Amino acid sequence: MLNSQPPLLQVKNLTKTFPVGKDAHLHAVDQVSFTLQSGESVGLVGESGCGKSTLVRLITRLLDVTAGEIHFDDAILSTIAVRQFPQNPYRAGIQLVFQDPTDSLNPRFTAYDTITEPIKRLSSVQGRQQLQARAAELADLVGLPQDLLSRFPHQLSGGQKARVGIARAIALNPKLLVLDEPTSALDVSVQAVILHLLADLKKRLGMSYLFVSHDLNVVRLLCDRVLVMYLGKIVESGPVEQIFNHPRHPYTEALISAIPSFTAQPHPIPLTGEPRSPINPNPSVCRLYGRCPKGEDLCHQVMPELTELSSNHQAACHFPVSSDLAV
Ligand SMILES: Nc1ncnc2c1ncn2[C@@H]1O[C@H](COP(=O)(O)OP(=O)(O)OP(=O)(O)O)[C@@H](O)[C@H]1O
Repeated sequence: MLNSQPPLLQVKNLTKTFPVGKDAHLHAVDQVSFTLQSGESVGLVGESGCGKSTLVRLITRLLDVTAGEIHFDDAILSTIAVRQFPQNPYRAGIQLVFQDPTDSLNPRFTAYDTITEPIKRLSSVQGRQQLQARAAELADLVGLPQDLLSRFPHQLSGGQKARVGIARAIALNPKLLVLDEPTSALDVSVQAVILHLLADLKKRLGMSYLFVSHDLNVVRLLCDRVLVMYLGKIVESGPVEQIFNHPRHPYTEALISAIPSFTAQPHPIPLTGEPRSPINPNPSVCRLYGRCPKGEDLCHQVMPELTELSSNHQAACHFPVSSDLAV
């Protein structure tokens, strides 16, 4: 049914070269074509240096294209100059969550300033009261306690900074969220919490994701389809389970065989199902993670982050779980 609709994003023969030395060019992105449907999550995987970040920067218009086209919604983005894109109305529809939440936040901006900056620039929500109400709503959505909105980045934990970055990205209700290895700079315990948050947000807000990662297991958890990139080209694409169980390209096989103790079983902490309700009455015990049958170590690692964010813990316990794990 999804495929009967025009794609939300269509990339056609997209190419980016960088000059390297005299008369030589590196093809960082080489004739890449793919589509992404509305509501779909597509994973982009590949080894370091294969061109993932360059492709992301082209699609989010942080980098001018050498050749090819980027269609988004009913617009052709590739013809819009990079310096003009921040003021373009389509800028609101496509947002980026950066790799490192520390690097991507302005150290002189409070969490409130960061979250409201795109709203002030690109939406009709203006005026102090309206902005405060929207910032509070966004903080709740990403599980950031509202009393942290007045803090600067150096006063926030890694997980809290990641939440601020995500709140900024969803502030304008984008149709497409591009996530460039959004958890790779975080501790493994916080990674799990943020991945669950992203899965929950996608379900609640109906956004599409282009999710870049070198971690195939993460892509498997969050995505419907996978694009495998190698030396600037998409060498294989398809539904997640097909790619994992029947890889055709030797590079895809190599990527899968490199996953430590990979099995074709579903992940022990499913990311689907109905949100938990009501709120966990006992904030000292995360019952979701406590009941995870195979994630005992992970569960205990996640606890400090959850207890640190006491009101946040309640939001955390709304993470979707499958009925067999619900308590
Ligand atoms: N501004 C630039 N000038 C020259 N070469 C560049 C530039 N940006 C990227 N490259 C080169 O383009 C290729 C692709 O880089 P890119 O950062 O897109 O890879 P990646 O897959 O995102 O890697 P990683 O996973 O390590 O972030 C690399 O060989 C890189 O050195």
